[in-house]
Amino acid sequence: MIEVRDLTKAYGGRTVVDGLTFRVEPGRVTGFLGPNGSGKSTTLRMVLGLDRPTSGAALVDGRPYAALERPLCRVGALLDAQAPHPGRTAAGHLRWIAASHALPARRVGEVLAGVGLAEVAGRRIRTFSLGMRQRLGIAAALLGDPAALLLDEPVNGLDPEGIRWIRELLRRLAGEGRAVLVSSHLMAEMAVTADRLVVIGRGRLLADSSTDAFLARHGRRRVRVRAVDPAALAALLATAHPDAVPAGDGAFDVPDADPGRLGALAAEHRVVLVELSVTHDTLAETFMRMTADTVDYRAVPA
Ligand SMILES: Nc1ncnc2c1ncn2[C@@H]1O[C@H](COP(=O)(O)OP(=O)(O)OP(=O)(O)O)[C@@H](O)[C@H]1O
Repeated sequence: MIEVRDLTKAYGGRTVVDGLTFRVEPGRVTGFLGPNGSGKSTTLRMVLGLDRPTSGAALVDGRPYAALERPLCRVGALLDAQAPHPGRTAAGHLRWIAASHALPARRVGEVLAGVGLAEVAGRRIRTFSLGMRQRLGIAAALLGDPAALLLDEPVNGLDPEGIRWIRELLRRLAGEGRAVLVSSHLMAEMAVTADRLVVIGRGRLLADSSTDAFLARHGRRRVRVRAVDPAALAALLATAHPDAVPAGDGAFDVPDADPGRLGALAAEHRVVLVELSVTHDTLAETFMRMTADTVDYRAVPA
């Protein structure tokens, strides 16, 4: 299991990870979300012993990474798919990692087959597309058959088939009882892949809960209404629900309304409805609203 406790990192007096505490539980896919520059990669690097915490702890199975024997057999990671030497072959790259941990050479063939790269095992990495490099990085993470996996943006550069493959792979790895932490900016993908979410903004924890609880707690519910006579509906909502928002084509979205009451109100005023439906914020909408105050890099219209 992976655990960070009051984890803090400052670079030159600027705190980029600020008192983070969370766990990555076995048997679950935990999505690690935050705007650009919020400290996700720095956190992952500290878990992997690549950066030293200013204070607090990042632990794998209760110990710092540097204190683990054969760490690749405890935690596998994909941080940067571009890291492998481009002049090496896929199999050569993995053989080198396997040798560092006295892993049997047959593991190389097994993991390459598992990520769909068996046919290109002998090809140089410089000829690989980004998607193939991502698959190779995942193969390297799986080499030591670890109980925990940390994947930083693993779907970056993958086509829809590759994205679906990652989703199923992560679900399968969690189903085998592994602890899986995955960062991604693809919210629609996270919504269907992650059981739990850890959300950070400017290095601080904003949420740590199941995906369903996160959406129920932070997502908004809206009732969409549309009438035969849009002007009559607009007049009714102007007095009864001034927070209603036009949703195009004569429809309105009424935040946090009760559909039954809204239908009754329309009937009372003889406004004939042709639509009355409940919609919920998507994970992307909920995430953007929640992190709006913590976004460091925002484009301004030209
Ligand atoms: N070695 C370093 N020296 C100084 N500042 C750094 C260093 N590494 C990261 N930072 C800063 O720390 C902050 C957090 O960066 P980090 O890469 O962890 O964010 P992130 O959440 O992974 O972002 P993204 O989603 O863009 O990948 C950024 O402001 C970054 O500039």
